[in-house]
Amino acid sequence: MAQSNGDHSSAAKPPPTPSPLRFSKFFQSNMRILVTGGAGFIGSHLVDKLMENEKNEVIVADNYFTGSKDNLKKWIGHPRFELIRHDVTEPLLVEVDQIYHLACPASPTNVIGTLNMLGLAKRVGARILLTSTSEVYGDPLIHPQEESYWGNVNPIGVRSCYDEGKRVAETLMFDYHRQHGIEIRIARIFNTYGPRMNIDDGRVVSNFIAQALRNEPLTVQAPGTQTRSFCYVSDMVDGLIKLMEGENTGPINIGNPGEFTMIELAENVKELINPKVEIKMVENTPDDPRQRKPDISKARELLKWEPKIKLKDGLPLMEEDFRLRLGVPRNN
Ligand SMILES: NC(=O)c1ccc[n+]([C@@H]2O[C@H](COP(=O)([O-])OP(=O)(O)OC[C@H]3O[C@@H](n4cnc5c(N)ncnc54)[C@H](O)[C@@H]3O)[C@@H](O)[C@H]2O)c1
Ligand SMILES: O=C(O)[C@H]1O[C@H](OP(=O)(O)OP(=O)(O)OC[C@H]2O[C@@H](n3ccc(=O)[nH]c3=O)[C@H](O)[C@@H]2O)[C@H](O)[C@@H](O)[C@@H]1O
Repeated sequence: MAQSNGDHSSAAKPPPTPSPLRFSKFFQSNMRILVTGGAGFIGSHLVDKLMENEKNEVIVADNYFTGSKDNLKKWIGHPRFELIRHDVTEPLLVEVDQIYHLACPASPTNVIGTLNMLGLAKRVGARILLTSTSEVYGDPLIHPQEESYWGNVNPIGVRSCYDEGKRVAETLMFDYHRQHGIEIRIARIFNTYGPRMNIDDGRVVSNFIAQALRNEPLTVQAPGTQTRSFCYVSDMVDGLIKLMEGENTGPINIGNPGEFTMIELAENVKELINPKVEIKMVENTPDDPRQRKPDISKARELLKWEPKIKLKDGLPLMEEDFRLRLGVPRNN
């Protein structure tokens, strides 16, 4: 059954007041920021943005499971930057003021890694932001999805390890907030695309662009009428930073409400990159959400944030990066 009643995130009773010592850190000249998963796609763009501020010191913890040092090469050796090879399923002890917790493959890491990062936040009094996902809404029965919707997730399906892992991660964040007064922020990220995406990890935008450049058929998974809303990575990073810096715990949807069917996306990519390429219908995986579009009223109102880059403007920026990495120059 679909629920879209009230805001369940804020309990009637306010959480305990955090230690007054936490304010002392804001008088220091530097903000020490930990980014877990900072060698990945969104994480490395976030690091680029955070490093632009000379008052920030950035520590990345990543086990390079899907990320790469290459994404951070311009910062390696910089005095305000540190890169640690670390698996977040193991505890980490570092002195920081903020934690952007992105590290996560589609596995139980969500739970153990989040627990460890919450332990760290509690120990050092840091504010922690979790990159949750629109997958917490599962195959949604309301459209567009607003944050008060509890979702429609199959707990034993092939995707549920990821979806339920993130749902538990959100639960842990709120439990630590209520019980220990930890300052938390939860972003529900909707499909994000842009330069540095893994070329072969199977996500739809990277698949279609790589296929078009390699002159291979664009594989639309049936029925092709399922929808997604695609957010360009620089918009995403701006939203995450606004959430971290603001006063709202969330969860807040961060995504671009422009909604496309997979057939429309394939046609867009074909027209942009390779008008001769074929579009082929292939089998889908079970439990694929049929529709997905964020209601971003909360982000607009509370964060004064909305995405700026439309899909038709973002795709060419990603095309450039993929051409370089795949070695397919424009005049071919
Ligand atoms: N890209 C999207 O469309 C999207 C949508 C919703 C949510 N998210 C969330 O945003 C975050 C970043 O996603 P991304 O697209 O940049 O993915 P990514 O795979 O590029 O980045 C994840 C990073 O985490 C690292 N990592 C994985 N397991 C780790 C572990 N145990 N210890 C330390 N590091 C580990 C990887 O090496 C990688 O660098 C993830 O939490 C993901 O669930 C992404
Ligand atoms: O934004 C999110 O919350 C989630 O988005 C994605 O999950 P999903 O939406 O399924 O993204 P894709 O795997 O890129 O698939 C999107 C759609 O494209 C379709 N698709 C995928 C690949 C392909 O080659 N062809 C194709 O038609 C899929 O069937 C699906 O309907 C990511 O994989 C998750 O990490 C993330 O949390």
